Amino acid sequence: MTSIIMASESIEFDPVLSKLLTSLNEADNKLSGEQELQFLQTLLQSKEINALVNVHHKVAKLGRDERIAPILSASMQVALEVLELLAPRCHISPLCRELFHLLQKPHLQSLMCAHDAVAQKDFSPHLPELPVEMDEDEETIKIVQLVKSNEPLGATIKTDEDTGKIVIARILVGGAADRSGLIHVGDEVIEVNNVNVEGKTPSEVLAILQNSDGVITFKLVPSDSKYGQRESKVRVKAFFDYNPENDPYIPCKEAGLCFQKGDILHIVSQDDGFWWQARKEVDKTTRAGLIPSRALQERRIIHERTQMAREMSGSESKSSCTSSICMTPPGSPYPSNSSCRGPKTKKIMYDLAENDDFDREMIATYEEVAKLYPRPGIYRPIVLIGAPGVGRNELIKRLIARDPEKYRCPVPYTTRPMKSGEVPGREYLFVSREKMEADIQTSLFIEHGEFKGHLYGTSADSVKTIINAGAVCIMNPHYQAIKALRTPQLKPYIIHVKPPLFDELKMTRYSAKAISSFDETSSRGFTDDEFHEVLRSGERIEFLYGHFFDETIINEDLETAFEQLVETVTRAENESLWAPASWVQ
Ligand SMILES: Nc1ncnc2c1ncn2[C@@H]1O[C@H](COP(=O)(O)OP(=O)(O)OP(=O)(O)O)[C@@H](O)[C@H]1O
Repeated sequence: MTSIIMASESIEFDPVLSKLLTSLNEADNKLSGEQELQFLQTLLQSKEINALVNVHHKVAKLGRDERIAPILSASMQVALEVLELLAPRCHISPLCRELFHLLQKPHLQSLMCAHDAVAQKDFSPHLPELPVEMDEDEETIKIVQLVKSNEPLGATIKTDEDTGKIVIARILVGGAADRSGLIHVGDEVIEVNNVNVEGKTPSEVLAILQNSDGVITFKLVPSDSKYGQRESKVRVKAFFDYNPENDPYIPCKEAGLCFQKGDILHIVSQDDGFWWQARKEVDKTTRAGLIPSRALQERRIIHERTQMAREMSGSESKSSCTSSICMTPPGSPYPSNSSCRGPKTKKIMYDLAENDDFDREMIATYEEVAKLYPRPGIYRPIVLIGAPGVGRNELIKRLIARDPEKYRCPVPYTTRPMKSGEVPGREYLFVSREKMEADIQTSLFIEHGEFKGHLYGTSADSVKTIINAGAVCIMNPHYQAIKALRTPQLKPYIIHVKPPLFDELKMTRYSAKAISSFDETSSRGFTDDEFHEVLRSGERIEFLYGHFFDETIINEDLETAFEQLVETVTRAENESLWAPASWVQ
């Protein structure tokens, strides 16, 4: 039957496949599983399998020919390095730009990956090891010798719950034990330096290790699980600070990795559901350390919040708190319309409440990130976030004055009547409430809000127009707009403009005769209360949204802050930078 099918389709079948099919037919009567047999026959007769086998043979044959040895087997890695180098140099010549574009093409990248797989001979099937027949009583024992140095071993031990024996709990990637390649998770420890550890606790075993000098000899029973540790490629941005010294639950404080909010971490292993292993991206050479997994950190945050809510529930019923937020109209590099008159006055631009902060609902732990390469001529929008009065408008005004063609702000829409002296399309685009409400419904606005009965908002189109014109779109929305703006379509680069400490804030603003942006009716300086208000909002913004910032600029000395802004904006235009992984696909 097999030969008939093969002849009718006139395919030249691989001889080994044909042989397999014939032996299957011969074995037909002796085999029981009818379905499995049919499945195997269909599979072996398929054109696809035959074609794959032929390709495999050809590649394997060519691989044996020494005349066509690959020049390199990591072309994709080289391409990525070239992309990194080219990114800031695209403006040098059209050739640089073209190469930069070409190397990002998915087809070319797939071709290079295929090339590398062939060059590394990564095409042979990997079959599981055949189990070696072994006498049940005969256990393989391995003796491992490591030289003790100042570097920690990079492994932790525990008592196995079922057997009560001491086993290797985890191996830290890149540590001494990992590099030796001789100790694995699950290995049972029988002896350390000829001392039998049976019945001992992990702390007692650790004491033996700590008291030994020079060569340490382990007698181990290898674990059954044969899985080797493979470094994952996942990178995350940390949304919280972590110090293992202050963590009472970490299995081993010395094995922990200390990091700060905003650090990029390379997660090398997620094998343990509670404790991941990670390295700081900037610190490639060191061994990995333990950090709480996403699941563990989420649980901790939920637990903390529940505790806090419980503690507060008593006091909240006694006092009610009304708070307010000061907000500039969208895209307001223009003179502020804020009506803040002092801490006791209600000073809302968009009528928002502090409890609109979405982060109360969000559990911020880690965000997966990837490198986002700049696209010449298409710039990421720059979003300045900061406390009202901190000086965002001043910085934006200076940036636009430096190059008005390149840096542009979208003109906001409003339903309020035009004031005398205003020009439609300059300060605002004036529209009717009905039209604006309809446009909000159809998601034409990327950001909007209401103030004193009038709507204000920034349309997606106005931002797109600036981007498509090859200019850099600069925005300074209210901080609560971060979530709406942080989308894969916009890919904003978010800069936090932070106030300095009170004394510096007061001194710099006084000496520059700064005009308070809290009072639109007079041109007076800031009061102490207003400075405190700037600091309070700044702290709040940092606490709630700090993990979203790509950069922070402290606006103390104006010249210095402006220089920093120019540097940062230039970097965002030219360099490959970490961004949410979902923006990169
Ligand atoms: N570093 C600085 N040193 C001295 N004065 C400054 C500095 N930064 C800003 N100013 C001044 O402070 C005042 C308020 O700044 P600006 O209007 O830019 O604040 P803003 O954050 O945009 O406020 P708002 O959002 O409320 O409009 C302006 O007079 C500005 O020139």
